[in-house]
Amino acid sequence: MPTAKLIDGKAFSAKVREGVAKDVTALKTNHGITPGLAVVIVGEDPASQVYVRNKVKQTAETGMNSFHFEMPADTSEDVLLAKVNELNADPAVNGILVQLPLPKHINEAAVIDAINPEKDVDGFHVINSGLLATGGKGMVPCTPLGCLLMLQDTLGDMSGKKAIVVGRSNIVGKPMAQLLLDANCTVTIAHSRTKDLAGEVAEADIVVAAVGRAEMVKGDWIKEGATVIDVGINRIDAPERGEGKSRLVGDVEFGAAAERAGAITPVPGGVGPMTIACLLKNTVTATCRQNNIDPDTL
Ligand SMILES: Nc1nc2c(c(=O)[nH]1)N[C@@H](CN(C=O)c1ccc(C(=O)N[C@@H](CCC(=O)O)C(=O)O)cc1)CN2
Repeated sequence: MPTAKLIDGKAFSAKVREGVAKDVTALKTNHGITPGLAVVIVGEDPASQVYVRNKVKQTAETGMNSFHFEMPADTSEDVLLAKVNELNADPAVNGILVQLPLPKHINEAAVIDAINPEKDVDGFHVINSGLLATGGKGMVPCTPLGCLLMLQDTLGDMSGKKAIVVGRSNIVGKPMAQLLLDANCTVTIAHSRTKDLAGEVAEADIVVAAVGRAEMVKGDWIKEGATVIDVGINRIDAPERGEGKSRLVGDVEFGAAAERAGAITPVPGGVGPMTIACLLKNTVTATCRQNNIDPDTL
């Protein structure tokens, strides 16, 4: 029997989006500014197309201007860089997001680093990762920011808690560890070469799984009462649902983990929706900073 409280990312993200919509109205009414978010997708990866469609729709729903650019899979790096530069120079665009992954022939780092850091609402630019690492005021990557908001809502003050981040990617694992450190947690970053991963996870009050491998974190590793945030979105075969059917699972073995955890995010309906809500929140933050407006006084 699952005993953990379910952390409902779908409901929470709706609240975040409501707050964003209010801020957008205030920016329009009090400052005559309509924030604009440009989303660029290269190629036809089906999952990316779904995420981009949702980003474009939800941007418009908050009252922001939404600019959407679809480029073919054989777009050259130079053409993509020219598009980024065009958006950097466009005053109607406050936030720029290039959907990842990019086709193999394009250097992702070069594209990310071409984005004006002030418009980098993904928070992936090296200037923004540097600011996060040194306690500065940069843009914070959307998925880790969403995880942090859910953790704060669930736990309040996290000072002194032991946290483990399983996964060390630049876009989730590393910034997540930084945010937990800033929240005064004692943080372990685990990865594929970590010895005794089960033992490390078992010590943690907070587990953030972002390793990209279906149900790799086993339920019986989880400490009784721990808070578990599952970033993974893995599609696996589900023959029990019929021939050729599949289903989504996270990086955590949900059923068994929910019997031990105090609170846990589901997949789907956990971290995923918060990623998009935080993108919209970051676009408002970027707009305010570009116009010297304190977002707390909107
Ligand atoms: N430029 C970026 N590219 C990518 C990012 C990113 O933050 N910036 N993150 C991921 C994909 N992503 C957003 O782009 C994303 C992933 C998942 C969800 C989501 O809502 N997932 C649903 C399930 C959806 C499904 O059925 O497949 C859920 O978890 O409930 C939103 C955004 C990689 N690329």
